[in-house]
Amino acid sequence: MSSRSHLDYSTLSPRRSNRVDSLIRQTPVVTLQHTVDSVADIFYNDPSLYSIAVLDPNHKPVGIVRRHDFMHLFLSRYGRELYGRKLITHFMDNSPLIIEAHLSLEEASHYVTSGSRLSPEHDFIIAEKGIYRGLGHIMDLLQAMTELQIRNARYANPLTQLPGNVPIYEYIENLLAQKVNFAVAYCDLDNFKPFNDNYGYEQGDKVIKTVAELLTANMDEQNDFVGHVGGDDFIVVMQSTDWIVRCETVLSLFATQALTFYNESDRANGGIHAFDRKGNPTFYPFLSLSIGAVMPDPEACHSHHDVAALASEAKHQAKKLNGNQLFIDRRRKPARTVAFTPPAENKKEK
Ligand SMILES: Nc1nc2c(ncn2[C@@H]2O[C@H](COP(=O)(O)OP(=O)(O)OP(=O)(O)O)[C@@H](O)[C@H]2O)c(=O)[nH]1
Repeated sequence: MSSRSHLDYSTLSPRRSNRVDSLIRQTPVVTLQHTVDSVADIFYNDPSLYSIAVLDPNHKPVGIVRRHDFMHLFLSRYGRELYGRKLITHFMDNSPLIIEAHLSLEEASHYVTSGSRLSPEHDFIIAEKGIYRGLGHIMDLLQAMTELQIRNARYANPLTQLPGNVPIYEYIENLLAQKVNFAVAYCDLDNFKPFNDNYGYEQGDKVIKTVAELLTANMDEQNDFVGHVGGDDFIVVMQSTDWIVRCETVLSLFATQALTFYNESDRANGGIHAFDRKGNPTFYPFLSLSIGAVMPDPEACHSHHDVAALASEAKHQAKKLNGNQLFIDRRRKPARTVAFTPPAENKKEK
C-alpha cells in the first residue's frame, strides 16, 4: 500500500500491506546543529514539504519542525534577522508522535486518534526500534485505513461479518514477520450436522452467530483477532497473556447457551435422536465447542501454512475430547503443512 491509491490488493505482499511501514515517505531530515535559516531554505525549496524531522547523531528522532509553525516565526517583524542563526532545536516540537514501523494501521490509527494534538495536516514520525525511517501523513493513514476496511468487508464472512481466510492469513504472516509470540485457537462445533438437519439451517445460522459473538465479546479487541474460516470453523489469533482463561470462558458460556437452541423434549433427553451419515439411528448429545490451541514458534514457522498445520492438528485433538473442551498442543513447529479449509470442502472427504 505504499502509494495507497487505486491499488490491486491481490498483488500486495500480505505482510506489508497493513503495516505502518507501508506509509513511509522519504523526506529531508535535519540534525541538532541545523540553524533556522538552513531549515527555512529546505522548506522554501520544496513547497510540498509540510514537516521535517530533527534527528540526533544516532538517527533517533528528537523533534519535528512544521512549515505552519515555522511560518509564524518569519511573519513576525525581523523574524529571520532575529532567529535565522539560532539552532532549530529552539523552534521544533520536541514531543512528536513517533510510531514504530511494524505496527498495524489499526494500532497507528489508535495512537493518532488518541493524541488530540494532531490535526490532518500534521505528520508523524515512523521509526524502527527508535531509529528514524521516514515520515507518515495522517491523510495517508486515514486513506489506508478506509481501504483496509473496504478490503476486510470484501473478505468478510457473509453470515458473521468476521474477517475470512485472506485477512486471517495476513494477520498471521504479519506476526510471523515480527517474530513475536502468539497463540492460535481453532474452534469447531461438535454435533452441528445433526442439529442443522433436525432444526434447520436458519437455527444453525443462529448457533454460528452465537459462537462469533461469544468469541468477539470475550477476546481483547487490542490484542486478539477473531476470524471466521467458514461454516462452523473459527480461528482466533491471540496475543493476550490470559488467552487460556478467555478460551475457557467462551467454552463455559457456550455450554450454557447451547441448551437454549433445543426444544424442551430434546433438552430433557440431553440431545437429539437422529440418523448418522450411514442411516443408522444414533443419539447426538448437545452442541459443544472444541478449541484446539497452539503457540507457534515464530522462528520455526515460516508461513501461515505452518501455523495452519499446527492449529488443525490441535483441533483434531480437541475433537477427540467430549464436550466443550480446550486442548493445548505443546508442539510449536509443524511436521507438515495444510491450509485452513472451509468445512464445505472438508465434508466432501467424509
Ligand atoms: N446453518 C449453517 N450450516 C452450515 C453452514 N456452513 C456449513 N454448514 C453445515 O455445517 C455442518 C458441518 O458439518 P460438520 O462439521 O461435519 O458437523 P459436526 O456434526 O459438528 O461434525 P464434526 O465437526 O466432525 O464434529 C454441515 O451440516 C453443513 O451443511 C452455514 O453457514 N450455516
